[in-house]
Formats: sequence, structure tokens, C-alpha cells
Amino acid sequence: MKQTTDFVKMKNNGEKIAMLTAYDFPAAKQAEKAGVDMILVGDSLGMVVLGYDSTIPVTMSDMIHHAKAVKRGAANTFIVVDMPFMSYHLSTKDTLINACQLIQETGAQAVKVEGGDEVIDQIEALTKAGIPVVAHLGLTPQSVAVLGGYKVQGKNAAAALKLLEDAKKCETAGAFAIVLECVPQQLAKEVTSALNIPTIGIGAGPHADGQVLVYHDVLTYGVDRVPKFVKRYLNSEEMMEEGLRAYVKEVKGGLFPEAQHSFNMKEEELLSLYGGK
Ligand SMILES: Nc1nc(=O)c2c([nH]1)NC[C@@H]1CN(c3ccc(C(=O)N[C@@H](CCC(=O)O)C(=O)O)cc3)CN21
Ligand SMILES: CC(C)C(=O)C(=O)O
Ligand SMILES: [Mg+2]
Repeated sequence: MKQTTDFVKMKNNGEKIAMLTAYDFPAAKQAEKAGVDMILVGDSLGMVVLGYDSTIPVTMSDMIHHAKAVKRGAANTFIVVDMPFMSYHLSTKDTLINACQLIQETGAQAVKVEGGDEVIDQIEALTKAGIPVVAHLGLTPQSVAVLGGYKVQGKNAAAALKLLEDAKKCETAGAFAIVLECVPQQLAKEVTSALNIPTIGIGAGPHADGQVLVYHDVLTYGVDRVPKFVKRYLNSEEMMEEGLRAYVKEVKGGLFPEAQHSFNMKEEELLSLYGGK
């Protein structure tokens, strides 16, 4: 199992960090087998596996339910769990109680919070309490209603400078890594070289210390539209649909099940069953 300090070492050695989301047992097993460095139980699960149109309806119990399954599937991989909407804004005390629950009940290694300056006290309090924190800057989907849509952030000089300053504050507050979502690659490069902790990009170009993508986007599984920054490595949906159509066709045609899928009674039991008739 890697530790937070190993990710800093990877940055210093120029070794890229491969992160992937996972929301359940089979995906976690696959991620671990594929050699993913860090699994994110993202609140994107609300959109990708629960069918909501944003991450806002996702609750603490949703996150715990899914993170437990991920942990069972990837016991030897570093797991980060997203703190869901409003679970780290009411007070520092509520933030600590919620993060404690996420860590203790799921066995995950770290939590992730969206925001910079606005949540700096929470990042500091969590770190002081012994809970490793990943910060998340740029496009922060829990604020989609305030941002006015899923748009690229930090495009003008003022916004870029603000993001850079926020990133430095997150590092100072104790975050051990920062996710940069949907920002120009030039800004991600600048942030990456200004920080000692690793940056993990999603839609942030090639200069971040690592990359993260959503499992269902990478494999094309149940997602109708994917953001521009996604590379689809496989069309699993096509393969799955083919398999399912064949199953339905064989059931309807009486072709499944065959002898090898069926169980038998012994001859003598049959005789006794029908004996005398
Ligand atoms: N399947 C999935 N993948 C994700 O990466 C993801 C989610 N869901 N849900 C939570 C957030 C939302 N994310 C999103 C969603 C849409 C865009 C998007 O459509 N962006 C536009 C860019 C718009 C602009 O130019 O400003 C695009 O064309 O990609 C980006 C990030 C990233 N996260
Ligand atoms: C897109 C990543 C960074 C995330 O926060 C999520 O999957 O919820
Ligand atoms: Mg998230």
C-alpha cells in the first residue's frame, strides 16, 4: 500500500500518478489489477451509477456504501473518498465528524474536498486530526449552480492567479495532493511547478503530476456524453450489449439453457419418484 509521502516522491522522481475512479467491488478489483496508483471513490457516482444529473444529491451514506465496496475490492490500493455536497461547509466540527465517519467506516486512506480559500480551515483541521486531504480546484462540480455550468476555469489571468494562490494555500494547509479539473494546460503546468505536492489533472493537460478519469468514461460504459478531455480506451458498452442481446435471443428461442447448464436427478431417485406409475 502506498502512502501519501510516496506520491510526493513520485512527483520528485517524475513518475506519473495514475488515478481512476471506482464505485463498486468489481471496478475496484479491476483498477487494482491494472496497476492504478490511487482509486477515487468520486461523488461523480451520483451521475454515473445513480443517474442524477449532478453530484449535488449525493449523500454521506451513498459515499460510505460505495466506498466500502471499493475497499473490499482493492484492499491494497490507496483509496480517496470524496466528501459529498455540504458535508464540509457547516462547521469545522461537522467536517471532522463526517470525514471521521468516511475514514473509519470505509477503511479509505484519504478524503477529497472541493475548493481552495473557502475550505482552507477545513483542510487544516482535517490534516491536524490525522486525515490526509486531497484538494480539488478549477471546475468543482458541487458548485455547478454557482459556476453556471461545467465550464473550463482559470482561463483569464486574474482567475489563473487566484487558482495558483489557492493551490499554494491548500499545500500550506496540509493537502498532500491537488486535483485540477478543467483548467488550461498552461495553468496546470504553472501550478505543478509552483507546488511541492503532486497535482492530478482531469482536463488539465499533460503537465500535471498525475491524471484521473472516471471509470465509466475510460471504458465507455453507460455514459451518453463524455467531456472533451476524456479518452475512451474501450467501448465496453458495445460488447456488453452484444452479450445481453444474445442472451435474450437464446432464452426466447429456447436455445439456453443446454445440457451443461442443467442439473440431473439420479436414475434410482427418478424410479422411486415415478415408482408404480
Ligand atoms: N462521466 C463523468 N465524467 C466526469 O469527468 C465527470 C462526471 N461524469 N460528473 C462530475 C463531473 C462533471 N464533469 C464535467 C462534465 C462536463 C464537462 C463538459 O462538458 N465540459 C465542456 C467544456 C465546456 C467549456 O468549453 O467551457 C466540454 O466540452 O468538455 C466537463 C466536466 C467532470 N465530472
Ligand atoms: C472527476 C473527479 C476528480 C471527481 O471528483 C469525481 O469523480 O467525483
Ligand atoms: Mg468529485
